[in-house]
Amino acid sequence: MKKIIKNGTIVTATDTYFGDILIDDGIIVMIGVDLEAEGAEIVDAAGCYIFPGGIDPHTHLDMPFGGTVTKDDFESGTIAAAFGGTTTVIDFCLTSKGAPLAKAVETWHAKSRGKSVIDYSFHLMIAEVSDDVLFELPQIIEEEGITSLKVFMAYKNVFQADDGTLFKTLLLAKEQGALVMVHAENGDVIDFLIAKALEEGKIEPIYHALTRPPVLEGEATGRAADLTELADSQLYVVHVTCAEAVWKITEARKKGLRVYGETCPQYLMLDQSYLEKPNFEGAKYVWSPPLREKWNQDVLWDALRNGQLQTIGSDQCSFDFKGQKDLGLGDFSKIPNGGPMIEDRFSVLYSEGVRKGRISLHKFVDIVSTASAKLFGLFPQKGTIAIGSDADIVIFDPTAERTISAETHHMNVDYNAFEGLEITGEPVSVLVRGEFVIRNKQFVGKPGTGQYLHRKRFNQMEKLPIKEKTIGGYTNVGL
Ligand SMILES: NC(=O)NCCC(=O)O
Ligand SMILES: [Zn+2]
Ligand SMILES: [Zn+2]
Repeated sequence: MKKIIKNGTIVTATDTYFGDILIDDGIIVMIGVDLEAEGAEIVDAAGCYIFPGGIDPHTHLDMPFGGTVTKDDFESGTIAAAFGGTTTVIDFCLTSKGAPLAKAVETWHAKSRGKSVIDYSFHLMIAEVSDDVLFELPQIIEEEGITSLKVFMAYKNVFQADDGTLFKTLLLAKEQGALVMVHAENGDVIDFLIAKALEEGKIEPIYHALTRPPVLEGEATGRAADLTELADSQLYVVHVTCAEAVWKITEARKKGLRVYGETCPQYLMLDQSYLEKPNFEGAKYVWSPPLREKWNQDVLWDALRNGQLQTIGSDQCSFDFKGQKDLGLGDFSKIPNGGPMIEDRFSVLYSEGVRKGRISLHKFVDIVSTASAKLFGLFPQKGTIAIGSDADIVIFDPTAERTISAETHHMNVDYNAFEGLEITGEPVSVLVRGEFVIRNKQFVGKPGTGQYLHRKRFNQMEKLPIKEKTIGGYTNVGL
């Protein structure tokens, strides 16, 4: 069914203009003024911005972690994402040493199949680089279109890989055209500091932050960047929280290295003092790396504005306060790490970023959508509003006001880290490949309609052959 979105202001990472968008068969087939098409449904977007759908490059849905499993799965998590203006998520597929990669990927397909209401893809964790991995990985990259590999430099005895593994992954990624992602913290030293704190009877949530000081994030970030230089490869640092890490990324980028960074709304908005909330409420704010002293927030906003950090991920990893976070009562190291953020990522960035003059409207679109599409091999199918792109569209009312609350959010979790935050700007309707998933703030999607996305290899976008494609009678050149 054709649709024409009329009367809205189209905003991409580079342009703002008035125009109609004609959608046919899930694709944007024409952009212009006063468009008409027989039988097309007219969607009125008067007073609204029309943004490309958000791309969340960092989620953990239905993930076992810290002796429990995240509350949001691919159904509740992607419904919440859609309410928040996100139309694509890239989730982390966990692996373990000695187990076939293909089995891990199949486990993640089983978790998401029939459930997701928006499009999705996977990053693949690399726990070791064994002969089996060397044999299997090129096949997975080719067949599954998984072109980003995740190495954890922390979580000792759980996910942590050694420097040799990181270096070999960087070499493999260079050869295969993949992007290596790191959780950059010095896990060995953190492990020592945690044991020491517990020995000294320091058990409250605040010690989560105090045993993971920023210098250990900066150190690991710098180490990963140095290994990237040696391997002549490419690196993406997830959830950057502090000045020490931003400085290392900036230094690497000044050398011309292909080093990129992501931060998250929680690090831009919340600070270490939240971990000191009474009645164990600090546990709600336990992320790794931890929330930092407030002054780091300005450094992160500056880095986004200046392009030293490129993307915003939610790091969605939701655990209930009651029954999950409280596993850490009496021992902060047992508090499951992570929080709910998939729904609020987009609107909080608009409200706190654009409305408060910290970032431009174009920078907003770039960091919540376009840059991730480019880095993770989805552009221009996703991440922009252009002829030939998927019609993943957010009709956004920039004046709508609301207060964030667990009472009204759609995530399957009993608290919201932004409880009580008043924000301006909200998605009204959200379309994925031309179909409404959210219509007038109501969910109208269907679990299982989200499609798995095979992604292009890193930096291969410009090498794509120019194809001529005919869609519903409209010919587009350049996809
Ligand atoms: N960030 C966090 O605390 N939990 C999710 C796992 C990770 O990204 O490290
Ligand atoms: Zn992490
Ligand atoms: Zn994460």
